[in-house]
Amino acid sequence: MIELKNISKIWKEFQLKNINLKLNNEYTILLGPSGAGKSIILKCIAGILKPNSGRIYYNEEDITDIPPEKRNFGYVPQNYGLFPHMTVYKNIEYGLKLKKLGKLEREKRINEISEFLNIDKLLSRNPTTLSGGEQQRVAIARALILNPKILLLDEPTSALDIHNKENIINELKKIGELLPIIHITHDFLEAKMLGKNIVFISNGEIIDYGDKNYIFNNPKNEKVAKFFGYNIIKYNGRLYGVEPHNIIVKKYNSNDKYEDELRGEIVGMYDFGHYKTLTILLDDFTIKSIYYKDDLNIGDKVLISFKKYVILK
Ligand SMILES: Nc1ncnc2c1ncn2[C@@H]1O[C@H](COP(=O)(O)OP(=O)(O)OP(=O)(O)O)[C@@H](O)[C@H]1O
Repeated sequence: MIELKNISKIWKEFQLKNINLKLNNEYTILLGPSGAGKSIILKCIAGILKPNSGRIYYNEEDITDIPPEKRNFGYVPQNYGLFPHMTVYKNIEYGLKLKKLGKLEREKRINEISEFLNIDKLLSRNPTTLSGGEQQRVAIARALILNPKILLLDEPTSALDIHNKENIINELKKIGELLPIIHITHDFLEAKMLGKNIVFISNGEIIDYGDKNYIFNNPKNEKVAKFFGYNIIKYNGRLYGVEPHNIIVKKYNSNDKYEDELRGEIVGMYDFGHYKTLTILLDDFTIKSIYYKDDLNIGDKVLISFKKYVILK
């Protein structure tokens, strides 16, 4: 549905060059480190930024020169962009008034959306008195009330604590069933939970794009693997990527043979109740693993093998 053809946006210090991307209607995550160019791409899609060159299409229609308000895409910026001097009700109502909807219709739609997003008790409050999670939901309501064709979200969970983050993630899952969403994050766990498709962006370039199961199981290079939480392990002249849950750890006994296994020492341990994360020193680098038993301590020597891995080099 959205297609970017040869999009470039260039400032002196930063260049987004020749971006080509075809996004379908499924939940899409723009993922990548800070400063990669994710927000610029989203703003170009929203129409807030104009690319220096290239064209943008929606369902094959060229929308490059169509102003944001005529695209009918819901855009929620990183800082939510709520009007601080208006109540929540008036914030949500604003776009409907511009569309000249009658008072009764406005009221009906605001009531519906605020129930759906669980903000019906907040309608008379001022945005400055709301928590981050509440402000986020109001910002989403303000975008959704206009029945957008797509919802564009710039780091919707970045300012939230874990509890609020989980709530918003569940709500976004619900909304994602109703309309296409393009969502920016640099949190790969959030990407894993929500995305169907992942676009991985770094230094103004698209490094990888595809179904999340493929993208997360086949990191393109060492940098991407690190970003996805893989351990990077040098062994026998090769470079392996191994996810923490795919590292098998067992206690080393001096009469153990360990031809195919690596030997290491536990230098850190964090107990999460039903599992632990271990930091293990191997030669001159450390790796992380997940461990479910209670028989290991810091300082123990261990043998390491891999349940599943990718070869990076
Ligand atoms: N108006 C501007 N003028 C000059 N440089 C800009 C402008 N807007 C963005 N940039 C630069 O473009 C680069 C990419 O910015 P962008 O906001 O797209 O990154 P991002 O991937 O969304 O990062 P984050 O996750 O930190 O929000 C940054 O180096 C930023 O400083």
